[in-house]
Amino acid sequence: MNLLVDIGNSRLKWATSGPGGLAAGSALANSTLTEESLADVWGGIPPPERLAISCVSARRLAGITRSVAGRLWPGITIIEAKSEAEAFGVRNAYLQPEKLGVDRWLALLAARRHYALPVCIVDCGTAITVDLIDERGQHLGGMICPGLELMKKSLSAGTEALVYEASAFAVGPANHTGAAIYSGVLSAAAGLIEHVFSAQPEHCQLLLTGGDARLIAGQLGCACRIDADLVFRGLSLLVE
Ligand SMILES: Nc1ncnc2c1ncn2[C@@H]1O[C@H](COP(=O)(O)OP(=O)(O)O)[C@@H](O)[C@H]1O
Ligand SMILES: CC(C)(COP(=O)(O)O)[C@@H](O)C(=O)NCCC(=O)O
Ligand SMILES: [K+]
Repeated sequence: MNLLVDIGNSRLKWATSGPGGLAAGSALANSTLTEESLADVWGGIPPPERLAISCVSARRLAGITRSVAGRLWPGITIIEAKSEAEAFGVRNAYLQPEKLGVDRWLALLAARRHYALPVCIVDCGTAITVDLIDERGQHLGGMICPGLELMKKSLSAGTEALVYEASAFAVGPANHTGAAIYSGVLSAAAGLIEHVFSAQPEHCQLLLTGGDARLIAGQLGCACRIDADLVFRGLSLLVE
C-alpha cells in the first residue's frame, strides 16, 4: 500500500492506493494542520511502503507531512512530485516547465493515462485552473483564475459594503447581497469553463476535479465528467 498526499492552498487531501484501488481519507484544512493532528489521523492506517507528495502550498506543510510519516513509519520512501518538461507521454507547454503547478502537472499525467485525449482539465480548488492537452499528449497551456471562495473574499476585501458570507446560496439573478455575490462568482466560474471549452475540438472531453467541482459542474451548459481523484491518480504513477 502507498500513501498519496495532495497539499493545495486550502486543504491537505490524502488517499491510500493498493491492489483494490484508491481510498481517499478525509481532507484536513491547512489552517489547523499540525504534526499532532496529522499523526492522529494517520496513526490508525497500516504502514505504507511509499509516500508520494504533491505540494503547491507552503513548504512548511510538506515538512509536517514528511516529518509525521518519518516518525510513524521509520525508513519509509518519500517521493515529492515535481513538474517536468516531459514524463509519462506528456510534454509540458510551460517555457519554464518546473513553474507549472505540480497539481496541474499530475492531473495532466493522469488524464494521459486514464482518459481518451484531447482533454480539458479544470481544477476547481482555491484557484480555478484550466489545462488543455491534445491527442498526442502535448500540453497546450492553461489558465488560472481565483476560485469561488477567493472571488468572494476579494469582493469583501476590496469594497466597503460587501461582506463575506460563507453560507449564501443562489443561482441566477438574486435579491440580496450575499446571494448576488454567490450567484455572480458561480456564473463567473461556469462562464470561464464554457468559454474555454467551446473553443476546443468537438471530441475534446471536459474533466473537472477539486473541492468545488460538483457545485460548478451543476451550472455548466455542457457535458463534463468529475474525477475527484485526478491528482491522486497522477501521484500513483510515481509510486507504481
Ligand atoms: N468540506 C469542505 N471543506 C473545505 N472546503 C470545501 C469543502 N467542500 C468543498 N470545499 C470547497 O473546496 C475548495 C477547496 O478545494 P480543494 O480542491 O481542496 O482546494 P486546494 O487544492 O486548493 O486546497 C474550497 O474553496 C471550498 O469552496
Ligand atoms: C495555480 C495554483 C495556485 C493552484 O493551486 P490550488 O488552487 O490547487 O491550491 C498552483 O497550481 C500553483 O501554485 N501553480 C504555480 C503557478 C502555475 O501553475 O503557473
Ligand atoms: K488542487
